[in-house]
Amino acid sequence: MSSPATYSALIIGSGQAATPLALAFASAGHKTALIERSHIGGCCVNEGCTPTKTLIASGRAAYITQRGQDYGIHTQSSKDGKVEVKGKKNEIYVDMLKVRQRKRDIVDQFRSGSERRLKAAGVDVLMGEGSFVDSNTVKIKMSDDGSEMTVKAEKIFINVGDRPALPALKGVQSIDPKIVLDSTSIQELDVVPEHLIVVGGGYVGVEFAQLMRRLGAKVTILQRGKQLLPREDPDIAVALKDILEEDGLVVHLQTEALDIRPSDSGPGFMLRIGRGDMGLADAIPGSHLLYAVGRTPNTESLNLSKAGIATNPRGYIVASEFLETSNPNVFVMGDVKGPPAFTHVSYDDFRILKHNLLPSSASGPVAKQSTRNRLLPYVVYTDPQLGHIGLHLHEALAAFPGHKIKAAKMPMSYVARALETDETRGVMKAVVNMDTGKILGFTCLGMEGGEVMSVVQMAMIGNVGWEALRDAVWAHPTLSESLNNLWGFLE
Ligand SMILES: Cc1cc2nc3c(=O)[nH]c(=O)nc-3n(C[C@H](O)[C@H](O)[C@H](O)COP(=O)(O)OP(=O)(O)OC[C@H]3O[C@@H](n4cnc5c(N)ncnc54)[C@H](O)[C@@H]3O)c2cc1C
Ligand SMILES: NC(=O)c1ccc[n+]([C@@H]2O[C@H](COP(=O)([O-])OP(=O)(O)OC[C@H]3O[C@@H](n4cnc5c(N)ncnc54)[C@H](O)[C@@H]3O)[C@@H](O)[C@H]2O)c1
Repeated sequence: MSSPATYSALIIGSGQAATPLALAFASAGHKTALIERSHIGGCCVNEGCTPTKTLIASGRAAYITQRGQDYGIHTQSSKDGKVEVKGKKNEIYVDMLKVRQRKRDIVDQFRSGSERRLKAAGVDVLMGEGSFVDSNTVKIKMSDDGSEMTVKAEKIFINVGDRPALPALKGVQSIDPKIVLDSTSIQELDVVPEHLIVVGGGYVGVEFAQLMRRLGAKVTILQRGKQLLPREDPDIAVALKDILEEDGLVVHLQTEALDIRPSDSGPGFMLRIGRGDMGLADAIPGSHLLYAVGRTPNTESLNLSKAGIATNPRGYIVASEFLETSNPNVFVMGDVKGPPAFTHVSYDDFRILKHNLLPSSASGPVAKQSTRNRLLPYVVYTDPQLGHIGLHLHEALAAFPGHKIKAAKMPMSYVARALETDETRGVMKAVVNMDTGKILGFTCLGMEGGEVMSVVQMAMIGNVGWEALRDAVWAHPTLSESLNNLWGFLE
């Protein structure tokens, strides 16, 4: 039997750090391989960010078309002999096959781009499921024919991500599996659900709930906690809930799905829900159920114990601030080391490892970089978006006891650009340490909230205080010019 191939760098899982890291090792002259069991590009490209934001663009097109009359624009069918009435909706027809095909095409484009780059760089792409045999040996069950091969490596990087968590729901076995969905399968629907019930009011829940509502579904969100998006300050979560309710979604807080049974009258189901706050149980009919209750790490098939790699009680790999595992030859990147689970976190993990393990010869001795004190933004792609950077008010108050912490909150209806565009829903909120002048955090639930947040993020990166933003000359009428006036609301 021939001895296993030996690599300098072996990456398991084609997550968001994997492709750039493989390219970096290969272009530095290291023999490099990447193992992937499903598809190149991982969750973000195939079933996460890329497809969802593509679908959400269709949802936005539906929304704006419906709102056309607010801007004096009619569809031919709504125009016939009628006067323009603000708030009256244009009729729309949604072609789900086209919506889905547009999503599939963009995913294919992104995925094939990654595949091409890996091939061109000479990375060995091994399509199959990897699992550890010992501390530096990995067995691969090949996806095409189920055969096995074994490879060895000096350094191994784990970037296997996570997958939708599926909570136990009594009675679910009696329901047609085609109408019990997760964040992946919902994207392959070829019809708009009649009544989608979303279990979970986090990122996945709110994004899909609003999307499906815009495409024409009746939508109900069941959220176990006291608010949507539990990490947000309560006032921001309430503002988002108000927006979703204005769009016609039904939101039940402190509510859990108890059990499910097939409908007595045709397709669909009856879901019994329990309301924590009132101790009440109720049953609601639905056509489709979406689980959006968090993620489960893809660690159980990796045989991590064979390589001496420790996990925490939830199955996530324990990582040091330098992304080391308990095996000195093995490093970890992305969601599989635990939240926060974002593409930009995974990509930054790549940056740190490249810096620490592949220093450029010109830079001399390198100070190791770490994950400590990373300034991490995120954007929830509801419409309007919710962009956030730094600390929330409740976190700032806890982090700086004895300091004068203030918050400035301004409705988007005070922003000229938002008024001109008739997109005034939402609010922006900054958290400031008045003792130092530093901006500690910023949230924009508003039109292009992610882009406005990024402007403040830039200020925070550069250590630019709130007064400098107040006194800057911003172009009129940009959304960012609101950073002149926001600070007048500090209290
Ligand atoms: C619906 C949805 C929307 C999202 N939207 C956003 C967004 O807008 N912005 C954002 O920043 N983040 C978003 N995320 C989160 C983002 O997708 C992840 O944080 C990101 O993909 C980082 O993942 P990763 O690098 O850890 O690996 P992943 O992208 O999860 O990739 C891991 C890969 O490893 C493979 N794998 C697993 N086990 C093995 C094994 N044993 N052998 C070989 N291969 C294996 C998997 O098949 C997969 O391809 C979204 C997530 C979801 C579910
Ligand atoms: N725009 C983005 O950046 C984006 C979009 C989608 C997903 N993501 C990433 O993917 C991760 C996973 O998203 P997610 O929404 O699945 O998880 P999440 O952890 O963000 O939210 C899950 C929500 O479900 C609730 N919940 C849990 N069990 C429940 C139950 N039995 N009944 C009712 N509610 C229940 C929780 O209280 C929580 O609010 C996110 O945390 C995020 O990191 C990011």
